Amino acid sequence: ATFVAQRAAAPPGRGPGHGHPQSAAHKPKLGRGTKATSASEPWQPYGAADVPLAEVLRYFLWWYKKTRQEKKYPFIDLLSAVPLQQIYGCPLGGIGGGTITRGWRGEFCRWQLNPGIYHYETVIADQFTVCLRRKGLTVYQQVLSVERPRTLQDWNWGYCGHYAFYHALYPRAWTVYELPGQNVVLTCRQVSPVIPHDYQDSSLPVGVFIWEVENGNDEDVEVSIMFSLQNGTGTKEDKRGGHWNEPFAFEKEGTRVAGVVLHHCTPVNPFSLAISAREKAGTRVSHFTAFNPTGSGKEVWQDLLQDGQLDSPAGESAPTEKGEVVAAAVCASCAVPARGHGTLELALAWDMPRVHFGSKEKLHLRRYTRYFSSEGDAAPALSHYALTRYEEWEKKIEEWQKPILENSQLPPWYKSALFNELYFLTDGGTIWVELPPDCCAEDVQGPAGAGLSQLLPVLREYGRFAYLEGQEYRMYNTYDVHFYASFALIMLWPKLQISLQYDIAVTVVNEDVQLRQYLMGGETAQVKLKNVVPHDIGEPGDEPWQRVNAYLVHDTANWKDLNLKFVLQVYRDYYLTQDSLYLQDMWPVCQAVMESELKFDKDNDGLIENGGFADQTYDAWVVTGASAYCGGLWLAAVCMMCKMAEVLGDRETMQKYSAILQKGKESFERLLWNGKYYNYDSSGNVTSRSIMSDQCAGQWFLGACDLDQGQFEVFPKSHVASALRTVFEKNVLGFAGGTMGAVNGMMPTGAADTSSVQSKEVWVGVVYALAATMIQEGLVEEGFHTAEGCYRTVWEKLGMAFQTPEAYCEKKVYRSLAYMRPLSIWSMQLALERRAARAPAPPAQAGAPRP
Ligand SMILES: C[C@H](CCC(=O)O)[C@H]1CC[C@H]2[C@@H]3CC[C@@H]4C[C@H](O[C@@H]5O[C@H](CO)[C@@H](O)[C@H](O)[C@H]5O)CC[C@]4(C)[C@H]3CC[C@]12C
Repeated sequence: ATFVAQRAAAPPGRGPGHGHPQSAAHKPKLGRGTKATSASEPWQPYGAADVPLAEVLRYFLWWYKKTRQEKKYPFIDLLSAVPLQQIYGCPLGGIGGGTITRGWRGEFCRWQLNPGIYHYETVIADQFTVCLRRKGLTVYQQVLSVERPRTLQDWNWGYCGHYAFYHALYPRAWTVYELPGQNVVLTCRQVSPVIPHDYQDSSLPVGVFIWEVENGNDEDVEVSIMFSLQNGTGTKEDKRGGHWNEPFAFEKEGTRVAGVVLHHCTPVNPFSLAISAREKAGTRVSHFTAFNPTGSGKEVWQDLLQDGQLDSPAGESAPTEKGEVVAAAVCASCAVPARGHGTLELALAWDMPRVHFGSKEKLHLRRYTRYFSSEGDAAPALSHYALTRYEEWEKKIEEWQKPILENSQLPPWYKSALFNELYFLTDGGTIWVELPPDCCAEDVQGPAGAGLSQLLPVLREYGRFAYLEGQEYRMYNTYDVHFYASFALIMLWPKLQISLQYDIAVTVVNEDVQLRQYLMGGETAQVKLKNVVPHDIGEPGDEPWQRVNAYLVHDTANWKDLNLKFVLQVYRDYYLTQDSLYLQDMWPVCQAVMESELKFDKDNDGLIENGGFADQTYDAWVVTGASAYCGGLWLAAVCMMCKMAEVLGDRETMQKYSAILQKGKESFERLLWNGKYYNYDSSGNVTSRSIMSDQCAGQWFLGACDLDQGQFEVFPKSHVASALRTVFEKNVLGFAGGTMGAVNGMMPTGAADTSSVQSKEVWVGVVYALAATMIQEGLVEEGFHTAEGCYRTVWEKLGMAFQTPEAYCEKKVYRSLAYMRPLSIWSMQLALERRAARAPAPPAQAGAPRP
């Protein structure tokens, strides 16, 4: 252990420029995981058992019909939550082409090739194996895995985890192996093409593994790295028969890449995988086309042992029989001089260019087919591209991350959180597809015709993007939650946020007249009304974009936050991008949804009222009358309507909303301000005075758009500061010893608000948004303290790396692993950048150049 600790003190990347401050990374030792359980405190997912029987009945009946009769995936499966496994590391792959997650122990363990559908299975044959040879003899051959499986028993398993260390800083990860007794150090650097503002390479379904070898001996050593992979993802489909493998070599612009393509021939969404390595002077690439991964593995092991290379037969393998599984291996070898250094470059590509969702109605072409073949034969070209471009990708990743990593004023945990939480943009069941070339305006706009001038140009140029609310909550672009997460998109891939907004705008003007029963309360209503923002754009088990509102817990036409969140995002996006055409296009849509929202101001006091049910993102927390959350969002949206009207020169609308704002501000203060903070709601119920951690959500967006002072001040600055201080004192410091972030609701007495499932939860994404608001308001230390609690709880205490949940309670219960909302941490970064830009330049030192 001490040895590993010593190794941890050194930067893991040995090649120039590829190290990173290890303190910023997520870094467990192999073989020793963080534990979320202790004898007294097992952590459990929130599930059907947590809901009173009377309440869960309607859900159960719906679930039974869906899963047992229709044989479909439910959008949320409360009866079989994904079990918590504290194993995940940095996922592989760019945006929207599918993802393959590796664990921090190196295993290939989480698969999302069919869009939005996850399969959690470690495929044991998927491994890296090292072979060392000295003076023509193999002296060491080891699978770089701590496992000791029942299959492939002729392989040398059980690598001692104390001799390895894992670091992750998304989209890269490093594993350092100090080969025991060999005086050789291997560092595997895993790189995925996730590059801000890049809309081409960021779409590629590839990952590269760069193996740096350091030979600490006084004699040369020959090093081989073998990469073995099963044909499939560990599902029963792997045994369906008809799969086959073929070796390939792809040469272009003087670089040759060789490997094996594994053809996975399923009736729906067939795909191929490719394992490969780059040939160069001194590096030899060999392969093993097909072996049985359920057997002893002797043939492969012995082949490698013999000379550090694989046999490399020509020709394809026979298709598998039903019940048979097949795997392949590729091997890269080089000689590393005494006290010298060598590099081997391997890659994994997967190619599922044409996809169907569950309904199988429409064929979708993934974004990367714009640059590579859509015929299912692109894996060799993708491999070549990845192996010849990764250096460029890394340069761009470093340029992007460096200023943040090198900022000594930022704590290391924040750097890890900021970059590592980004995993969800790719590993959120993400799909990025092309608009079909023959697609006409009618196809995209729906029957109502949205009249958006830039709709087709934007979607044609940047495609359509969707990501799930959570790996367990299978709804695409859940809008009340995306509101929080959207900061990551607008700051890093703004065109994807713009494209997503166009998709939402189209759905606003359209309707779905079908009737259905809702789970909460059991009322029947239309699926989608005109002029309201949908909850989501559909589910992967059906036909997203085509049929929206997969969520049927509530009729969200009556939700108070969705329309407002559209307006707030439109102005925020415009403010950050200065895209006037976007603003012009969105303006009529904003007017329509605000008009529709006005009906919720029943008493005409300039402020909307909640309806006495859970009619907003806290969908199990009832709100009645004026409320801090929705009332605050409303005033912020009204303020932004005024600002947009001003920019667009629409005097009439400007006057209309200015008048509402005046009235509404007065009502908000009168009905909700209690001298210290804004009350949860104005109902006068027992929990009316609950202190809601998210009470300043409107101010959060206003501040992010610099609309929080002077003529645009909506909430008095002193009230905002007092509310945030109260939240910090009560919801943060007064909860779990101040170490777990902010509880959603706290009673002024100092006891958590247990009136609903969600008031007693901590929502990680809300906490990051709250921290951003605190930073915007100058409560910087408080902001960092608040956010740190969540990071430490999720990534360190609960071992939920790369699966940050939506929520956890103080004890025992968490909810919805791998969730969208925590991407809101990027709003902290925006707030920090704003502060830095506003800060006066430090006084110049004598002789030092002025910045
Ligand atoms: C069906 C039950 C009530 C029946 C009745 O009253 O007759 C429901 C009671 C509690 C519900 C569960 C509450 C937690 C989950 C909420 C989730 O919604 C998504 O979550 C986000 C909040 O975390 C929200 O912002 C987002 O918009 C939503 O998509 C849906 C699953 C729940 C487990 C939910 C399921 C129904 C109840 C059991």
